[in-house]
Amino acid sequence: MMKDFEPPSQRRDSAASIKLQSQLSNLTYRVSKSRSGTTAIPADPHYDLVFDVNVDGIPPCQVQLKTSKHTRADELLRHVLHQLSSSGYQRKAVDCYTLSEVVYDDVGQVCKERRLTSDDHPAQLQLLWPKDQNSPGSSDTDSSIRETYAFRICESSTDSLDQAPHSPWLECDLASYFASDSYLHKFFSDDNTVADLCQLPELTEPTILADLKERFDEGRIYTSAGPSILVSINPYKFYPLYNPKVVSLYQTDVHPSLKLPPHIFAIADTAYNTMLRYRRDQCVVISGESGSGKTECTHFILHHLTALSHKGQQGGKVEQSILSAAPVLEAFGNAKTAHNNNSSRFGKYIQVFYKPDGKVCRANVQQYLLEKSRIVTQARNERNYHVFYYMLAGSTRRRSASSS
Ligand SMILES: Nc1ncnc2c1ncn2[C@@H]1O[C@H](COP(=O)(O)OP(=O)(O)OP(=O)(O)O)[C@@H](O)[C@H]1O
Repeated sequence: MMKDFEPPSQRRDSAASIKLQSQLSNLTYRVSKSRSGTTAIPADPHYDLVFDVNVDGIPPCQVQLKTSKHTRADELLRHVLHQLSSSGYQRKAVDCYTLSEVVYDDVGQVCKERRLTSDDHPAQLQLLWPKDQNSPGSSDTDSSIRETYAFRICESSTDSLDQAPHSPWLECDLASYFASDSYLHKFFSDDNTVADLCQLPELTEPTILADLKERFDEGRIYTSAGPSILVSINPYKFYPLYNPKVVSLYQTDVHPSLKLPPHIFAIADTAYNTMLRYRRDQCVVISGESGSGKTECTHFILHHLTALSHKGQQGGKVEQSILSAAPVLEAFGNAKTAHNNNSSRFGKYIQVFYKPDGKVCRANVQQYLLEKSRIVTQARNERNYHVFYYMLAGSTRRRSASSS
């Protein structure tokens, strides 16, 4: 495997060094190995990647290695595992591990996660990360969100929460299941607020707003209004509400009797299952003012629809393509405005098509009403479409790489 990883011309001189930095004990290990052929540095190793490793048997640590832009995720996973086993770790088969691109919030919780497929190129993905990870997406200081992007390697068995729904005790004590996470524990516990506005004893604007506020103050950003309407309030900070554990819970075909709090995943789940049951098209309309969270909601819905489609298995190419299309579309149609650093300046009509067995087969995106005037003029403190800045960033990087 590693022979493919490195051309013979480079193999002879290569010496790989990894740094396992224990995040818990703050100890740093260095392991060097030369000429073995198995710990080779890849060709064109211009890119430094750091992998957070969270596996049984060793403390959480980081493995750092130089790699090429064209090295695939599966090759890198093997390489990191090899480095770990060189330092005494008893590794399992490579299928027992997952390599993901994750986003940590300001308290170190994973707030977004995407499992990489073998066709992904981590070095290229890293180029898309915000440059200054302490103030992502922009140089603004008004954003309260602090995100850190990283690659993470976990054991599938411990990290994959696809196992979780089948635990028999899960259904009887959901809050205890999340005991280790104070936010999720609270989210899945009972409280005094009303989760469905239709159940309010008195239905007036003040009572609705009071209930929404009380729930929001407790981190419950979703409230339903009947079975098919969801009110979502943008928290402008990430809650760990979208991780695989939660994805796996909001699947009614797996847990038909589970009573779950309102969530954007529940909307996707209802649409999916109603489509399958009645064989009729379903539609989700997302509306709100600029910056209210429509784009994020769209991502969460698409993410959940594809998760439902592949039922806990590794997503296929179609699912990956659907999810990967968003950053490209946003590059050409989103821009920083006074209200939103990633404001969609066009309307989107997204259609996801399914086969009779419930698997996604294709998707179609129609755009309308693109704000074309932004290309030539922007209001004060606003920007042009992201793509222009990406191109400039890319050209700068190439020049500095060649000059070094
Ligand atoms: N559920 C959420 N949790 C945490 N942060 C969120 C959530 N939804 C939105 N945000 C934050 O709010 C910002 C604005 O959200 P988003 O871009 O989805 O708004 P929008 O309604 O699509 O705006 P526009 O109409 O301008 O395109 C996001 O970049 C994100 O930082």
